[in-house]
Amino acid sequence: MELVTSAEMRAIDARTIEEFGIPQAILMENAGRAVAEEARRHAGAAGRGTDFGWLVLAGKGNNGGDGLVCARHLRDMGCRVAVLYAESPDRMQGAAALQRDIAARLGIPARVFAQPELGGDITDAGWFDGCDGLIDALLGTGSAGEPREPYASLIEAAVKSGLPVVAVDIPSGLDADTGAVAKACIRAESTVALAYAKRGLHQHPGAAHAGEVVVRRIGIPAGEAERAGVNTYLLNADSLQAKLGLSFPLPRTEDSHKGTYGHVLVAAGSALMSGAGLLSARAALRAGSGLVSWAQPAAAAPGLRGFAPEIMLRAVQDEGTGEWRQVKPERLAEAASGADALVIGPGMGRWEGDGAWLRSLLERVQAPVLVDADALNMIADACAQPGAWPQRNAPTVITPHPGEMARLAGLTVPQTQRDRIGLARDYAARHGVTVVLKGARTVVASPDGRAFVNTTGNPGMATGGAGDALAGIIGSLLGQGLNALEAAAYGVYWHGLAGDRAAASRPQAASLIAGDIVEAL
Ligand SMILES: NC(=O)C1=CN([C@@H]2O[C@H](COP(=O)(O)OP(=O)(O)OC[C@H]3O[C@@H](n4cnc5c(N)ncnc54)[C@H](O)[C@@H]3O)[C@@H](O)[C@H]2O)[C@@H](O)CC1
Ligand SMILES: [K+]
Repeated sequence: MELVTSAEMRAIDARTIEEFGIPQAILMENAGRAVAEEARRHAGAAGRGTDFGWLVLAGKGNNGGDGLVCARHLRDMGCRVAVLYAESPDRMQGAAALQRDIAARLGIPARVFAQPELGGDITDAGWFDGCDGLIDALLGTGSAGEPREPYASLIEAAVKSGLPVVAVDIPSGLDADTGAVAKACIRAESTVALAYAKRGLHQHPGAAHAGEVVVRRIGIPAGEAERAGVNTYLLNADSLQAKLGLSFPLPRTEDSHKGTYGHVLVAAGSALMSGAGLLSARAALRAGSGLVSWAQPAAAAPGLRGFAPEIMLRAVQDEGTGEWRQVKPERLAEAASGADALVIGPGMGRWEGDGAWLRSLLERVQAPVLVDADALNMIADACAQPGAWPQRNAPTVITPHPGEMARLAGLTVPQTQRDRIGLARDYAARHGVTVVLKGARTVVASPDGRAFVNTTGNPGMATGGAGDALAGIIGSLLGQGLNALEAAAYGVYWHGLAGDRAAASRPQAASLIAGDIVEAL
C-alpha cells in the first residue's frame, strides 16, 4: 500500500479531475459516503447503530466539503446529525460550497463556531451538547502549519469534550507528510484516509492521533500513485510480495543443503557484552542461514566455547588481550572473505582510532555488510561527511536507532524524529547505503529512493538485545542472497512479527526479552 504526501495527493487528484474528467464533486461524494459508512460501523461497534448523534465539524476547504457529504449520508442512514462550521460557511468555494447549499436545503441543523463579526463567542461551552461523536472535517491535506484560529480553539474544545472522533483524511492538526502534531491536534479513534494513506498517519506522534487508519477508494483510477512516482510503502506481507516479489515465509527448496542458505560472519560482542554477539548469531541461525560463524578476538574466543552448539567460533588474531582494538582490520576482513555476509557492531565497544579501523575494514570486505550499534558510532565519528563513507562495491545496510541516527546525521534526536521518512531517505541517497531507522514504525530507505514503513512490532520490543537480533536477521538474509533493500525490509517486518507473536504468548508485553524474539522467528 502506498503512502503519499499532501503534494503527491494533490497531483493525483488534479490528474484524476483534469486528465480523466472525473468531476471533483464525484470524488467528494465518494469520500463523504465512505466516511459515513465508517462512522456507522464505528457506532455499530459501540453497540449503537443509527441511534447516535453525530456532530460534523466542518472547515472551509474541501475537507469540510467531505464532512457535509458525510452529514447528508449519516442523516439518510437514520442518524441524528448536525454541522458545526469552524468559520462562516460563506467562505466556502467550489465543490465544498455546493455541499454547503445542499445541506442547507435539506435542513441539516448548522451553527457557526466563531463568527466574531456577528459577536460569536468561542468560549461558549454548549457546542457539543446532545451529540455522541464527532466527525473531524476541519483541516485536510490543504492545511499547512499550526492550525490558526478559530480552528485551534475548536480542535482544543473537541479534544476536551472526550467524544469519540472519526477523522476525515487526517486528524486536523497533524502534518500529513511527517506525522508531527500541532499543539492543537485531534485525537481520532479512527481516520478514514481518502484514496491513499498519508505518510503522517503512519509515523509517530501522528500515528497515535490517527487511531485505526482505514483507507477507502474514492474513484481515483488504480495505479495513479505509481504513475505519480510515489515510492513510499507500508511494509507488510502484501507489499513484500507486490513491491519486492518476496513471499513470506521465503521458499526453501527440497533439493538444498546448508551451502544454499549462506554463511554469515557475526563480528560482535566483547568481554562484558558477549551476549550481543550471541543474540545476533542465534538470530542469524533462526533466520535461516546455512552456517553462522561468530568472530572473536583470539584470546577471548576460548571463554565462549560451548555457548551455542550450532554456532561456529572464529578466533581472529589479536595481541593477547582479547580486545577488538588489537585485531587488525585486515585480519577480520580475511575472516570475512569466506562469508556471504558480515554483521558488525553489536556490543563491540569503542576505542581510540576505531573510525579509521572500521573504514579500513569495510573497504576490504567484498561481501554485503550490516553495520549496527558501536560500529555506527564509529562511522559517525569518522565518515559523517559526504564522500567520507567507505568506498564499497557490495551493499551496506545500517540499522541506527534514533540516537545513532542523530549522531550519524549531526542532528539532535528530536530533529531526527521530526521527519523520519525524509531523513532516512535523504541519508540513504547521500551515502549509497540502505538505512533502517529503528523505533516505532521503523523506516527502511533505499539509496534509489524507495522507502517502507513497518507495521509490525510492539512496545515490549523496547528491550536490550532486540536490535542485536534484528542485525542478525538482516545479516542472515543478506547472506541468503537477498539484496540490501529486500533483506532490510523483510528482516524488519519479520523481526516485528516475531516480537508480536512472542508478546502475545506472554501475560504482558513488558516481560518480553530479546531471546523470546529470536525463538519466535
Ligand atoms: N482535491 C480533491 O480532488 C479532493 C479532496 N478531498 C478533500 O479535500 C481535502 C483537501 O482540501 P483543500 O485543499 O481544500 O484543503 P483543506 O480542506 O485541507 O483545508 C485547507 C483550508 O484551510 C485553510 N488553511 C490552511 N492552513 C490552515 C491552518 N494552518 N489553519 C487554518 N486554516 C488553514 C486553507 O486556506 C484552506 O481553505 C482533502 O484532505 C480531502 O479531505 C476529497 O474531497 C477528495 C477529492
Ligand atoms: K480532518
